[in-house]
Amino acid sequence: MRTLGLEARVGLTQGRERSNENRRRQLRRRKAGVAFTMAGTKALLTLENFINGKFVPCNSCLDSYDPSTGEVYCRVPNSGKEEIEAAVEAARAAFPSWSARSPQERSQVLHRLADLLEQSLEELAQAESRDQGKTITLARTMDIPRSVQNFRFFASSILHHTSECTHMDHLGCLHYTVRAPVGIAGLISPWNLPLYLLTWKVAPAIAAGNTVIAKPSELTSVTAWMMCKLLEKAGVPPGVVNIVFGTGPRVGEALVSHPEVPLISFTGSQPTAERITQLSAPHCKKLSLELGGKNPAIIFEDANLEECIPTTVRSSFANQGEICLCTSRIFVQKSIYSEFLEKFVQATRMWKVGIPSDPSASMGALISKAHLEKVRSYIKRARSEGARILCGEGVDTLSLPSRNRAGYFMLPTVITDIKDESCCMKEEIFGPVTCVVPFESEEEVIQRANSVKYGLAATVWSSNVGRIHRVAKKLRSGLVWTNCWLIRELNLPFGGMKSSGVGREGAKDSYEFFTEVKTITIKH
Ligand SMILES: NC(=O)C1=CN([C@@H]2O[C@H](COP(=O)(O)OP(=O)(O)OC[C@H]3O[C@@H](n4cnc5c(N)ncnc54)[C@H](O)[C@@H]3O)[C@@H](O)[C@H]2O)C=CC1
Ligand SMILES: N/C(=C\C=C\C(=O)O)C(=O)O
Repeated sequence: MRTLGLEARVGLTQGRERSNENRRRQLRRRKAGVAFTMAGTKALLTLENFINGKFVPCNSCLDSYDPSTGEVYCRVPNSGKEEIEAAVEAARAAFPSWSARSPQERSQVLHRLADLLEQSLEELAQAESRDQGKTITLARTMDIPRSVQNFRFFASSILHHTSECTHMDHLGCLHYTVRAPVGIAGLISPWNLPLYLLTWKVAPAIAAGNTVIAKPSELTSVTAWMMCKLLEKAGVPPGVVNIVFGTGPRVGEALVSHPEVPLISFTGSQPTAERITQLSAPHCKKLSLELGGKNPAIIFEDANLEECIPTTVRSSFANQGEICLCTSRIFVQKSIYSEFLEKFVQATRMWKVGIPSDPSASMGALISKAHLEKVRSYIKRARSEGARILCGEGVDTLSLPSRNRAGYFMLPTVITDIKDESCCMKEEIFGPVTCVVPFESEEEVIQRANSVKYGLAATVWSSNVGRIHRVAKKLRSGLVWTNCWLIRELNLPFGGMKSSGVGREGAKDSYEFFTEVKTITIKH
């Protein structure tokens, strides 16, 4: 079996620009006292675009950093319009035959791809952990298994969709619907769950018969590139899946504004979603926008704290808090507030920050230096507003091996004594920071939970089943977990309301998004 080893495709870049850049970098390292041998010029992993079933080098590249060391370790294509044009040509050419295949034939290809991804699980998990900064354990147990499941799930669901039919016997008419693939699907995915969210878009798109042009985040491009090496063996024809790497403004916007790409599925930030909406508007493109959240956990006095506290620590800090579904506001009924706070802080301090390769670590490094500084700025702001930082940033000490001191690490941080009007209670921080505040009544907490512009996810903790149903129905969010978190039912709609996005993803929802429906009337 062909290995997926990253070293197998180590590319040493040779250009004049690289040698000058290497010299500059070695000089910086020497000044930083880092031993660096001239002969041992660090071999950088160099990715290539995947267009029309082939790897295509790009004449301009971006540095990609290992979040656990802060060092460049990979070069990512800095693609532009030219590469998008080539991908559109390939996707256009592949569409007729791929869309003409039966759902059964396409399903078999997706199952083979799932099998190949599963066989490479460890290599993919190692790569994802190094690229994104997440722990190897999370990559092994969540990211890559869900990527495999995404293909398996849509390989099955594509076989079970039904159409609609009505009769007008008095007019001798029969009406029925048919669905057909849209064409070339533009897919833009974020850096927090790289392969997990890329495959959550690729799988339903190609299952429905579309061809795709995908642009992963430039911060985390490696596992998408590794998946490309499996496509031919899985039986994915050239041009069906094209992956073009690069930045949002340069290559992302070229994809979004291309007239032959009638559909964009995007996951990421609200500001970028606004930009995508503007650029796609002239072409009336179909948009699916899965954005961020400011997700509340509501903990009533009759909650089972033995279950609630570990789950709420996980929902606050999993993946360094870099999941759109993470909890970042915790409302605790006043009668149990002190008890909860003491136990929650104690449990948070047990949430181990470590180097991503440490299997016992609960949390790794944040995605980038800029993101780390952005997250830290919220804590500074909270402190300036008079809030209390109970643990984490600025309270506890973080100890790391010397080679990781420049990594983007911080401790899980709990803030209290903070006002609802604070930016820490209103804005998506997207890091390991959560705020804990008390509430008195059910009516009060529902109003406060709903008072932000986001409406993605919520958790409700109570042993009163009537209250659970009542509160869940009143929360303005697309997802409500009660007495649990992140138990995912892929069959049902996934997505947010308000500023958390437009549209839903799931078995039926993704199928309807990636197809166009037609109503046919037969007069007999
Ligand atoms: N899943 C989520 O809800 C996510 C939310 N975020 C939020 O967004 C903030 C910024 O993170 P970013 O990585 O900058 O998110 P982003 O929304 O800018 O990036 C997400 C994807 O969109 C692409 N993109 C960026 N600008 C684009 C443009 N003008 N046209 C087309 N594509 C574009 C990026 O290259 C990436 O592939 C985070 O701090 C977090 O608050 C970020 C990632 C995931
Ligand atoms: N969209 C995100 C997570 C989706 C999770 C799922 O589909 O299970 C995100 O974190 O951005």
